[in-house]
Amino acid sequence: YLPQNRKSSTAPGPKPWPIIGSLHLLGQHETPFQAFTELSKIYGDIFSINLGTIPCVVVNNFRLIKEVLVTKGADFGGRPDFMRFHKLFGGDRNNSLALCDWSSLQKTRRSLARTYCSPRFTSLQCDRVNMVAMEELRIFLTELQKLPLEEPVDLKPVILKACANMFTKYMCSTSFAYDDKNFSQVVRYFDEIFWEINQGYAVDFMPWLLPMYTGHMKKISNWATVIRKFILERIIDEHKATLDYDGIPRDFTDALLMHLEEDPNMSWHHIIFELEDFIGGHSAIGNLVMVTLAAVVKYPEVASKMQKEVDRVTGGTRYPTLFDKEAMPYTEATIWEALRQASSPIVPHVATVDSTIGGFTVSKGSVIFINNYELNIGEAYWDNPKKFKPERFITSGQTILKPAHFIPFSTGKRTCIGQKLVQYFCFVLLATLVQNYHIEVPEMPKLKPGCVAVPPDCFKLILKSRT
Ligand code: HEM
Repeated sequence: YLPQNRKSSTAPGPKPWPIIGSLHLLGQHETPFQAFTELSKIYGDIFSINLGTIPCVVVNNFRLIKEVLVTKGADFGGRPDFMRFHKLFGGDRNNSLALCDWSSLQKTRRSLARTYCSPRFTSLQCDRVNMVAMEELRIFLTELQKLPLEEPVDLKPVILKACANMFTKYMCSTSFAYDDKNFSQVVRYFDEIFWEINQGYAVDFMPWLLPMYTGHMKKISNWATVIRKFILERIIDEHKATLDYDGIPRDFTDALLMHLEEDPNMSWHHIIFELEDFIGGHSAIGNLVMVTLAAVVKYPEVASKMQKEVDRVTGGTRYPTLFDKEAMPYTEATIWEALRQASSPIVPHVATVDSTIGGFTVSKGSVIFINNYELNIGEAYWDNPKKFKPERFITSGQTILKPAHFIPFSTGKRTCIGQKLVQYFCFVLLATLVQNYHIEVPEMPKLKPGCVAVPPDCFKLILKSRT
């Protein structure tokens, strides 16, 4: 490979094989990110790699990652052109907020979403998040009472429905019964999509394999079609009938519909997809709750500390609210620690112009992988990184402190828009669960490394009442 002093050339990397490039190297580990870390030991913190025929660059340290996401964010704002992404979003991945290339439309969509999807802790919207969550959690607890105690139960669908209802209540002022068949199906399909999006496939890099994936692609399209029909019929149509275009928007759906009237660049199509994208965010939260519960059952001392904290703050006389978050740093830190260990990948970026990273040339169209696995799990960044230790995020016994290199929601112009909702809803859900139940497992769950998703059919949990 090229020596480090040839800075104006492309970054060094493994010699690609014909057709598959270096894809075979990624298959040697549980996650491609572990393979990236191993390759960085040979080729350095930035290296080039061909996957299929697609030129890619992998950046492995925080300084280079910041250069891609922040300093040169404008050069690297694109997304890969994977066929699966098109299939999920009505044939065009630019319909999706997370998988589209950067554009002025994306800027508008992000700013429309900001008020509702990134509410500040002291804002009126945040009060609404709390109200919605409190209301839904009462229903959630009633649903849990229908499940048998002290035997393995499938908790994920119930948690996902609670999350889905919090989202639809908050964003669309509507919610659904847990036994509504269409709602249950849509929640399941959203979860299937979340799992799907978190997987990597050879066909992403070798589109000529597509004929072998025909059935899979059809299945993906069908999930998306069923979801779209539900959102149109059960949410938007009912909403439109009661919308006062001269009034103050009641929620995110109103704001989107009103914006459609004012902005000639926004189409009906854009509105539906934007709403669908954000409602779909509930799956990420439900999955993160499951990932955190997997840690809670594995480390009983963590569960017991969370329970002590919620009992102290609520005095055992009321349910926890979002505004208890500041007084419950251990519970919040447990969520951060679960996120760190899960190490959810950052969606790959794409160079939209010829540029450089760390002095190396990166040509337009190159896919940039951000190796955040190293940032989350690397010995260079954490003391005893394999240990599940929420305390690492708590300073002076009560304040949350996250190191700058910890960026589970990424950073820069394409940073996650839903991160506040994740923190708020996840906190109240977990605090309520541990307040009311001891949670155990029939068998220790094994989670996929480098992934915040658990499969739609996943590990069962055992609930034991605390009262
Ligand atoms: C476990 C929870 C979640 C995690 C770990 C997470 C993480 C991320 C990451 C790493 C990105 C990529 C940023 C980049 O490419 O630089 C992202 C993008 C995004 N996230 Fe999240 N996210 C979560 C939940 C949510 C939720 C609940 C929503 C919606 C309410 C949401 C909406 C978005 C959107 C719209 C983008 C695309 C932003 C853009 O490309 O301009 N996320 N998220």
